[in-house]
Amino acid sequence: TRSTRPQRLLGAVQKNATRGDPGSVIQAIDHYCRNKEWAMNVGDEKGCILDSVVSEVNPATVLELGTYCGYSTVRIARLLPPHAKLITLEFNPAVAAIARQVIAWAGLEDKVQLVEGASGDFIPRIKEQFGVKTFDLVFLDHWKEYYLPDTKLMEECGLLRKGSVLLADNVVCPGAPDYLEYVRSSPRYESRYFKSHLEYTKVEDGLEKSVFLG
Ligand SMILES: C[C@H](C[C@H]1O[C@@H](n2cnc3c(N)ncnc32)[C@H](O)[C@@H]1O)NC(=O)c1cc(-c2ccc(F)cc2)cc(O)c1O
Ligand SMILES: [Mg+2]
Repeated sequence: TRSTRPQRLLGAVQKNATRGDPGSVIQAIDHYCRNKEWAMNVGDEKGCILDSVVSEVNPATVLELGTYCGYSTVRIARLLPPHAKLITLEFNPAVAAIARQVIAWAGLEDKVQLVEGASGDFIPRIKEQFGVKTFDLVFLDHWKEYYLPDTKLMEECGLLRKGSVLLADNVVCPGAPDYLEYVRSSPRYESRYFKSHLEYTKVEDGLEKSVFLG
């Protein structure tokens, strides 16, 4: 049977990237998606904005919602200080299996905990199951209509502290209008839009960075 897009993306990593070299994994995926077959990674343009926010926050604890093939997981984990932890949630088991191999190829498995399941089920259990008190940075990149309910859930579960940073992908395309309205109008967030483009295209998209004020 025909391979899947995530399987072909992993093949490009194994063929073109050097084991243990996260930069070469990122380059191999971007080259494949720009020249062979589009895939819904955050990509190189928005990826540079992601890198700058990760470097600025210098987080000890990171939560990523929506791993997909692990491209943004590798981008984030490669910048983390030694002992920092990244928990990434992926709903689709077949996709999670590919992401594990991409993360391993980059040599970052010690910094990353990939959990299979739906964010709505896991967020309430993260504290006791993973021993995390609060997250310094959350990268939202899962189903766009879940951004708002999951943000409210993280607030209710006490997973955010004064200064926690939420960074949301795709706030323009495919869009997360209810989430944008919430973080931009709530007195509990200081929000800023980083204009960019949908990965590997000229279509407008961007990242919304929202600091939780407590
Ligand atoms: C949603 C996906 C990313 C992954 O998220 C996992 N997921 C879902 N819901 C949950 C959960 N509740 N918990 C954990 N994981 C979860 C899933 O299985 C996908 O693997 N991302 C997108 O759909 C996405 C789409 C586009 C896009 C833009 C223009 C187009 F014309 C077509 C597509 C661009 C992007 O940049 C995306 O990010
Ligand atoms: Mg995305």
